[in-house]
Amino acid sequence: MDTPPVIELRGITKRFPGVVANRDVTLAVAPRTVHALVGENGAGKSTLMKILYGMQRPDEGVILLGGAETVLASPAEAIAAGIGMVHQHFMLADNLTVLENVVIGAEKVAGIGERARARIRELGSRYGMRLEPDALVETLGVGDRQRVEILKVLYRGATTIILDEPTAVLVPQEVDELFDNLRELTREGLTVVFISHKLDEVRAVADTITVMRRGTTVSTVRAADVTSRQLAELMVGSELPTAGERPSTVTERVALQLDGVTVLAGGAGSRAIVDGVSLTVHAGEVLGIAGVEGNGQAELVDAVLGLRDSAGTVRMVDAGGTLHDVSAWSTRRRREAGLGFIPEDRHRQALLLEAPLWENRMLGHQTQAPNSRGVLLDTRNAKEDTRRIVAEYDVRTPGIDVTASALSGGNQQKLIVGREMSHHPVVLVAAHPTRGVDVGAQAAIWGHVRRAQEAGLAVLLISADLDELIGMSDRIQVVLRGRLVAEVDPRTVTPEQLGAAMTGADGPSAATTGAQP
Ligand SMILES: Nc1ncnc2c1ncn2[C@@H]1O[C@H](COP(=O)(O)OP(=O)(O)OP(=O)(O)O)[C@@H](O)[C@H]1O
Repeated sequence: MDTPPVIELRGITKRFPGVVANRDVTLAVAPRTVHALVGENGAGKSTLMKILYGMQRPDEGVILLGGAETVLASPAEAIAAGIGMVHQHFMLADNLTVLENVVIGAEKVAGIGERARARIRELGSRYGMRLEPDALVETLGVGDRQRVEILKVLYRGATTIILDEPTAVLVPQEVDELFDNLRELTREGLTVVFISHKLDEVRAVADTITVMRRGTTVSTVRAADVTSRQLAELMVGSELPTAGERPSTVTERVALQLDGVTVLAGGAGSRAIVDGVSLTVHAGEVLGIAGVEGNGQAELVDAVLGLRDSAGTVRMVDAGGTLHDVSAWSTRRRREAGLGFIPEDRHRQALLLEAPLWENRMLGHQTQAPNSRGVLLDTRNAKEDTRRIVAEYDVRTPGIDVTASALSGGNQQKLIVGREMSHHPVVLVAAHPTRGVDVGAQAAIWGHVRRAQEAGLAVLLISADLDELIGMSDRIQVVLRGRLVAEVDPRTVTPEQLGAAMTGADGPSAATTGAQP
């Protein structure tokens, strides 16, 4: 008889007010495998993983670990049972070392000194994740930081590791390295469960794939037996339309122009995080900015929005077609003139998590129709418009009175995109606009942006998803250490070439045409 699954879920049901997040879920994870979980936004993946990690209790059903029925009432109990979780948002202290980050909270494993250091080295070499225990986390790149998170989990004795969208923040080379690490873990006897929206990647690394739809597991397949398209169709439960070529909508009219924009780190004589950036986005154009996270993208976005002090000039067109120097304008004035904004950190910059959806619909646009009439808020109209956005952007929710915190991550994102697009921006600054969004919703969001582009919308697109950058952009510029260092043609560049340009690995390649002045 075969060894029992390391994890088996039987008949798991989890209800929230108005929603059944998990319905009679059955799942069996074989030991020493990489098992992927895919599904549309709101399909119930995160909820299921939270149940497995003891963060949430199921209303019905049982969990069996190694064949034995087990109750996981808290993450501590899950960890004790050998289950670890690596969250999408890293939870590391930048100003501490790798060692300190790993041992905090697990001092009893091997103290905080030499024994701990030796154990970290030992784990690192066994699983092919060499990290210098005394390196400061702030000096590490994204891929290494993720390895610290994985090491943290291994250090606590995990034999099954759950990863929530681990590749969302990685460039292709880092993705390959992560996948090597994951395979090494299974070779060494561990089991990996991971959630992802990137179906090509899922097929590349997983042994087994389980598809969730509307709260339940609808099918489990061997990765070698399916195409990405078949997976996507299993996710949505119907056939997908094929995407066609699109004609260019780029015009000659300047919509956004940056001239020598510089942002300093802070303090006298400090270094420039954004270093003399000049760029132009035309009406109808998407300018993509490619770069490894932390190369000044966030600060550049802040400068365009007027959210932090910057030198240089920002010019922006208004709805009437006049170009203004907006450098001295407040964020609100820029927004009212037609600047749309999809921020990188949706929880901090785009949502009031504990407020209902309709209030979130007004956020950032309180002074504009349909949210206000004269100086008064018009909540009736705002609510009605929220219902329209929910329908048009397929936000899966029981209603507009639930709080934003009750939506799945992807559905929160759809609401934000819907809100920003509803104000018919003339310039849209979009940072990772489809992060955490499933393939179907991603296509829908791109469709909305494209239609607006046809009407003249200019987009400054920052994205870590290279397929998205290449698919959406009319031009792509590469940012490295705060400077634009190369321009590539999205029609010819491959994700691998773009990834290499982003890390400055190989200088301008055949695909790059050099930085534009
Ligand atoms: N704390 C909560 N309160 C109320 N409803 C919730 C809560 N957490 C999740 N839900 C609901 O449960 C359903 C499943 O959400 P879940 O986050 O598990 O989906 P998901 O598949 O992980 O989605 P995504 O791909 O967007 O992250 C959604 O309808 C969501 O709105």
